[in-house]
Amino acid sequence: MKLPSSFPLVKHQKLGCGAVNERSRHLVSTMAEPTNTPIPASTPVPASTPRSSSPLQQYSIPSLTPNATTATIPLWPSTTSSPDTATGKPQRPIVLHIGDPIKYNPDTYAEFNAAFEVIRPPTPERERNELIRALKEKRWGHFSAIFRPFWGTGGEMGRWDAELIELLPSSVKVFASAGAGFDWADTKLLGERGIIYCNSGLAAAEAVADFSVAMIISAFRHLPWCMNAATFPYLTSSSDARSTFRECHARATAASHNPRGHTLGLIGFGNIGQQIAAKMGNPAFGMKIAYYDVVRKPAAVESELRATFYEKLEGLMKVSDCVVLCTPASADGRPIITAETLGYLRPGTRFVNIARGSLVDEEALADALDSGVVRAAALDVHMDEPSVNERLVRMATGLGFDDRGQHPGRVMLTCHNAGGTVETHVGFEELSMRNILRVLRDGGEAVTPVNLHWLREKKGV
Ligand SMILES: O=CC(=O)O
Repeated sequence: MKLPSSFPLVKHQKLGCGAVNERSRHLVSTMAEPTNTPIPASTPVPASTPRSSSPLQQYSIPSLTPNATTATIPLWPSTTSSPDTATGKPQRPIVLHIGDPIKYNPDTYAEFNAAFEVIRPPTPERERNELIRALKEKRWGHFSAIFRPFWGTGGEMGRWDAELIELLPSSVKVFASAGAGFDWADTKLLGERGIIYCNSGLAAAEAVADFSVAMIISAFRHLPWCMNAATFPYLTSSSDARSTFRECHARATAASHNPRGHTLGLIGFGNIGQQIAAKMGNPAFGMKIAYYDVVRKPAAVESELRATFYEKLEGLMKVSDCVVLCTPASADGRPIITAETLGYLRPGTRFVNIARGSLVDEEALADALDSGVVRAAALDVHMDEPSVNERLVRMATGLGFDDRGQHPGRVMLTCHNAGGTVETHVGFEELSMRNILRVLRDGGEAVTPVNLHWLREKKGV
């Protein structure tokens, strides 16, 4: 089996403006676990699978077996040598670059620019209507790739659905984008049209896993309660800051636990799930690791991470003390955390979502928090971003005990920040360029494709 060789994912060369404007991140396509696995429409819970071994080694998770779906992709011939009929000069494939210019990886960009003719339409041409007009007019000719290196820009046209995809010229072979999540593009339809979609989840995995650690600890130690009690009284004159502080200091102890010895139930065990397991298991936090995924991981991965596989979501939820959602959005957009699946939990379980808001029925979660089935939750992603569920906000921000005796601050809410670090963005750029270079220039395998099964299915391979 041929594997992609390793690539230099993170280079810390910073050009120009540097820090990424997190608030401007595009909220249509959001962070989720990268996967190479098809999510059949009939499958209730999406899967995630490990990537090929080499890029993951930099994250110190060795012994991951290559994912079968990354091997033996139907290769596209390198197109760099075909001569221009008018000039006789070698013609470089055209890459449509949507979004901001490259900031962090000048060397790779020089290589990229030498291999391709890069066209970067200005923002107005990326707005949906104008983009449709441009595609109909074939304004950018027979381009071969779409390249979106950043998450905060390049999403102006909204979702890449049939309306846009059907206008793409047949010359397009690869679409490489920033972002772990790929619900902003119909990757099935792209695959059926012979276009490989590559995400950049690998570049975000460490940041998301780190953030998840904070959220898991928050759920065990009730950080929102501790933080709100120390600060909120100073924002209003309605409460006595000293007594709020004292009450939290005295009472949070009885509600707080060390994660050690508790079972962490990971829904999705791809790059992010595995990194969370590595960070929260032994020897660091000492949690027992359990996971559910549509595709069971190789024995070497399970043994290295001391992870126990559950074949059914129900089984995993029943044994977990803290459930973490780290799986891509369902292909059909349906939630997997519902009143029914929350019903599998033992009372007092914690819940963390760093994947996609669409995976959670937030009203059902609020009910479960009300009843105490869920003791604490931490949500980085939300159903209706940038809005946040008001019941959950009340649970996150209250200072008093409720009429069921539940303490305040049982929910931590953040603004889809888990993957948002400079290092992630450095990796997004690099990985997107590497994917296109690999496929178009080298005639090789994409590094992080997510839809090869649909290409194969269409080709009957
Ligand atoms: O939301 C961000 C991502 O999917 O990487």
